[in-house]
Amino acid sequence: MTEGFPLGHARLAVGGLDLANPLWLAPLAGVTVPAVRAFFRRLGVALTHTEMVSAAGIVMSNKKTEAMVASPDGRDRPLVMQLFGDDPLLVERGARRALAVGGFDALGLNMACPMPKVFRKGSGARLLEVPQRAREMVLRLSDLGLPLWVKLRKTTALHPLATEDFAAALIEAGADHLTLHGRTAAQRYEGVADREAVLSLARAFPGRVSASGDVFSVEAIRSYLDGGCVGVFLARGILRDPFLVPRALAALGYDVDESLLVPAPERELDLLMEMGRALLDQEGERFALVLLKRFVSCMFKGFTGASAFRRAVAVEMTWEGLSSRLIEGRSLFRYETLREGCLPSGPVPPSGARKESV
Ligand SMILES: Cc1cc2nc3c(=O)[nH]c(=O)nc-3n(C[C@H](O)[C@H](O)[C@H](O)COP(=O)(O)O)c2cc1C
Repeated sequence: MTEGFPLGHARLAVGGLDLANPLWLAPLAGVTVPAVRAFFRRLGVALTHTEMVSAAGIVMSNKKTEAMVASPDGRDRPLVMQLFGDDPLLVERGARRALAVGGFDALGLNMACPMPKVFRKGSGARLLEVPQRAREMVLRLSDLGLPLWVKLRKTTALHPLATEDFAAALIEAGADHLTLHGRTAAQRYEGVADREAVLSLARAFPGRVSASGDVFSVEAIRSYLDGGCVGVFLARGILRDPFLVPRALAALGYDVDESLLVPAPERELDLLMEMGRALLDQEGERFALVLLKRFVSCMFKGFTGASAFRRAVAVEMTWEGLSSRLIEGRSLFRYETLREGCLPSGPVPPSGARKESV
């Protein structure tokens, strides 16, 4: 019987790391570059991940891959560097090389990716089919002196081991922490994530398991934590609604900067602008535009003028144009319409928490 996640709990000792809260930015290929990690740190996540990094790429001293394991911002810690690969020795060599060139606090190992270019080559969720090889990978990485975090998916009747037995083998081999995405590899990102499968694993290995899958609301976060998970990986939910982070932290009883809780497009645009400048600087104009448009396309829902604003941003092809739109946006929105699901009915309060049922 779980007692529920303690409200306002201070710090957490999880998987060999000291963490300020249980909300963590998931590894997201093509997204979790340093500027995006810094953005979500500002919003309150206690842990970030790199994108998944190819062990083969880093062994070959591929410059792009090496850049992925560096942490240019000393405030972006604790950071998990997630590796993927098919061969235990290669993954170990990749980890050793990453340790030599990077700055991070834990090694992550991907046993969850279902995408063909990873899966077909024997990496990611393919490792669920070969428990011995997965175990050997964990044995090798757990010897390198940093905590080891493994992310996996649910297994099926076609796999050699049930999810819980596979997890037990990884823990026995030295994994410090496991995150279960409650979907099978065949599901990719479709269908509903199996919350009960995640909670069942959390009950089997208390203090060792965090959750991933369909984290789109404070309610989903609460149910994973109340059910025994030690943390929650935030992924598509915070790409759609980054301010879910401070809302959830406030609901869990953590201190949150009040200005992040009030629906304030000016503040949100300022933070986007800050991230945009860093993206431009670190990743180049093309990447900065793609990512900022992706965020803007989902934000500001419920505010008068939001649709026209999003359309105007979508057609900008240069940083100059897009940044001008963001600056204009600061005086564009009015609070006439309430944000769906975020605020109580009635007049919009001048300040105070954005409410969401928990
Ligand atoms: C764009 C994108 C990139 C992702 N990249 C990775 C990755 O590099 N490594 C990984 O373990 N999972 C990756 N994932 C999976 C997420 O970390 C997460 O487990 C998944 O999205 C389920 O959570 P959600 O349903 O709340 O989005 C990715 C997901 C998305 C949408």
